[in-house]
Amino acid sequence: MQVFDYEDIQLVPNKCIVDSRSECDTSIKFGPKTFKIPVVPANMQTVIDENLAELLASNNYFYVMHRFEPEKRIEFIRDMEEKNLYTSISVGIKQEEFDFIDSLVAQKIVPDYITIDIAHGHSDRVVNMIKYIKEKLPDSFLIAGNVGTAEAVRELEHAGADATKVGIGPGKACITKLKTGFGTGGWQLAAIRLCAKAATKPIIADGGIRTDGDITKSIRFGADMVMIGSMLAGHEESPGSVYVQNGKTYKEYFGSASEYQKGEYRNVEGKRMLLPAKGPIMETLKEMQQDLQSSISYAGGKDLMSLRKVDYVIVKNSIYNGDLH
Ligand SMILES: NC(=O)C1=CN([C@@H]2O[C@H](COP(=O)(O)OP(=O)(O)OC[C@H]3O[C@@H](n4cnc5c(N)ncnc54)[C@H](OP(=O)(O)O)[C@@H]3O)[C@@H](O)[C@H]2O)C=CC1
Ligand SMILES: Nc1nc2c(ncn2[C@@H]2O[C@H](COP(=O)(O)O)[C@@H](O)[C@H]2O)c(=O)[nH]1
Repeated sequence: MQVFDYEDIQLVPNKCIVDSRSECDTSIKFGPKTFKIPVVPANMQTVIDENLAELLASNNYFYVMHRFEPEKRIEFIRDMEEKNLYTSISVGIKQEEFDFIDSLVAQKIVPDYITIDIAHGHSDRVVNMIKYIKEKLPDSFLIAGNVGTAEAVRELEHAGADATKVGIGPGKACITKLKTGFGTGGWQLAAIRLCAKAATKPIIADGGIRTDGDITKSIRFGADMVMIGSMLAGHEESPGSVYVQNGKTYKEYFGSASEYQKGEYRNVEGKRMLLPAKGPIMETLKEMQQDLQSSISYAGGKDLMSLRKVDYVIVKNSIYNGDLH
């Protein structure tokens, strides 16, 4: 198997066929809806909250609400529905989550999107939850993860998942590789390729995105959607405490398996960090869209799927020849 990561790859340009980058279409149909760009903020407590979810949904961006305040989920869905906005929530796999699915059914609530959010998604417990949700809420678009192998993608799809989420340990706040020796950290892009080749349904590339060009590379290697944590955290609208150190403002970003999230030091696989405070998230998303439009023009196409056809070369450590800062 060829092993590489984002910084090892460069895409080879094709002849441009547009007069302006504004002609390039970055939209993506994912599940029942079409979104402006193939990017979704990570379903982490320092990345997304109810207000940001509303902002994203009302501006045609995909979002996945996190699952760390489980008691607020039904109220959240009702609020979004009242505003005629689509609904997208996360669940776990413990017994109380099966009860939560039952309570949705009892109240006739059908979320548009449900994401099963588990560190090691290739397990019978996840398969059972997929089957349960598909039986009880067949009209919800069901995303399951996280996984890092072709076998896992096939098994979750076979159980009924409508999309799978790929990435074990490449995240910025992640320490899974260090704590366990496992994961796709260091070869996430190759793992996306491996999983996409096995997939018959959409996949989400999750974790390890450090530049806008990495979004393009994820699409090239088979992702339909790209989940981003650290690059979309730390904005004005981002949840997370603000800190001022030596006159500079920072916002916290912590892993969902960190002791800050868990409230205890048990099976910790995530850390906390302070990110320099950024401006409005809409500016960052707009820049991502413009960079994707440029990418499409370099690909010699007019839409996102033209990225899939471009050649690539493996250039070890190329980031040092083109770093942004
Ligand atoms: N994408 C990634 O690389 C990673 C993401 N995360 C994020 O951290 C959050 C917490 O995840 P998670 O711990 O799965 O959620 P939960 O705390 O809900 O745990 C899931 C359930 O699976 C059991 N389990 C058994 N083996 C494992 C295993 N190897 N990894 C995880 N659970 C296992 C757990 O039991 P018990 O706790 O008793 O073992 C628990 O009952 C999620 O948001 C997840 O996405 C965490 C690590 C990696
Ligand atoms: N191993 C861990 N992975 C985690 C944890 N919390 C979140 N995550 C994953 O990271 C991505 C975001 O990655 P980034 O590189 O864009 O910052 C997120 O979507 C999760 O899949 C954790 O505690 N441990």
